[in-house]
Amino acid sequence: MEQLHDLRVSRIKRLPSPRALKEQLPVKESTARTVSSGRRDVENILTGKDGRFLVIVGPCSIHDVDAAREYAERLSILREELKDELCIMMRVYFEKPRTTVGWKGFINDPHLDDSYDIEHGLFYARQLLLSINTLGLPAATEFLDPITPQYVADVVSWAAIGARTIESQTHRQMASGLSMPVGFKNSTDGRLNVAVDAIRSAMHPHSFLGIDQDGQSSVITTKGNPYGHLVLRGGEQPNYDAKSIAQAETMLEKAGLEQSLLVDCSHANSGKKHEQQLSVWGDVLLQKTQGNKSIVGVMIESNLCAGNQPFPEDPGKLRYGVSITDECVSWGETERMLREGAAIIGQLLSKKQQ
Ligand SMILES: O=C[C@H](O)[C@H](O)COP(=O)(O)O
Ligand SMILES: C=C(OP(=O)(O)O)C(=O)O
Repeated sequence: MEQLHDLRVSRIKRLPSPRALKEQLPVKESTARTVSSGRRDVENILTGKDGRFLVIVGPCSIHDVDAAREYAERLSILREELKDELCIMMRVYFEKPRTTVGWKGFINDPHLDDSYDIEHGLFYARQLLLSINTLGLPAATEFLDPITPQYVADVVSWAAIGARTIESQTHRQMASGLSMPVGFKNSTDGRLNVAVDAIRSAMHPHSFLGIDQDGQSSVITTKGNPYGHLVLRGGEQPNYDAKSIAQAETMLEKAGLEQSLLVDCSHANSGKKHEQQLSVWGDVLLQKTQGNKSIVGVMIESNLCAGNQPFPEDPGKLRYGVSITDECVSWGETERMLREGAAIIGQLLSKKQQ
């Protein structure tokens, strides 16, 4: 009989199950404490019980585990120094949604050579997440492929659904079962209503197809995620200014949702220019000093060194600590930004106490 299936599939390679990976790379008790307290901190910030400011900061994408570890070590020291004012977590993005085609991130192609060694991508990603949490630094990531969370979500404290997948039922269902708070980006063209719809959808229980810890296809039934929130990343226009924030607040209020949101200083809010992230950050801090209540945190794309570099023909020729996706602010700039932010938030917190 004529072949009817897999006409356009060239290969299927089995992967170890999530359980097998977790047995190789288990979570220690101290790591579990970092993950759980990171999640609780975000929940309390979103509900106003914790007045500190959430800062999700780190590389646009992870491509070099050594550089990511060095960054995490520096950030964990800054997190401790500024912990009374800021709740700092590291942006640890392993999956990249592309506008058309391009490198899809470290899990998909960890060797950056189109070998798509996903087995090792998952292994190194989990290993890196464990070592970041071991420093007492919680991790934040985007979940793009609906199977990935089964391998790594237990060591993630905050997750994003990105601008390109915000309307996808698959991602909304997945978010409804995730154990951490989930930030929903507005769409790439700037629509907020789709993110609000996503938050509402993910609040509900869903039943859908997925895999269990043994890799067996299963019906997954979720309880719903009460900690979905909006992340403003800009669209055709930036949307971090006071007028856009007020519009977002009205939309959240009308939908009966908590008026707590994050501002992404990067992406379309910065026109993907790293220097512009500083202006967004400055504007957000100004809005806070002027009494804004709804902005409870930010996302910043930052790396050891500023800017970005083209995706390499020869990975051996990469510049250390420089992004291979979007532009990032340098470590020095990051320190200045966060110290400035902590000083301002500190003043606001002490005024509140008086
Ligand atoms: O965050 C990174 C990029 O903005 C995102 O992955 C889209 O990238 P692209 O438009 O270069 O594909
Ligand atoms: C792709 C990203 O963001 P967005 O979905 O807002 O484009 C990202 O944060 O890496």
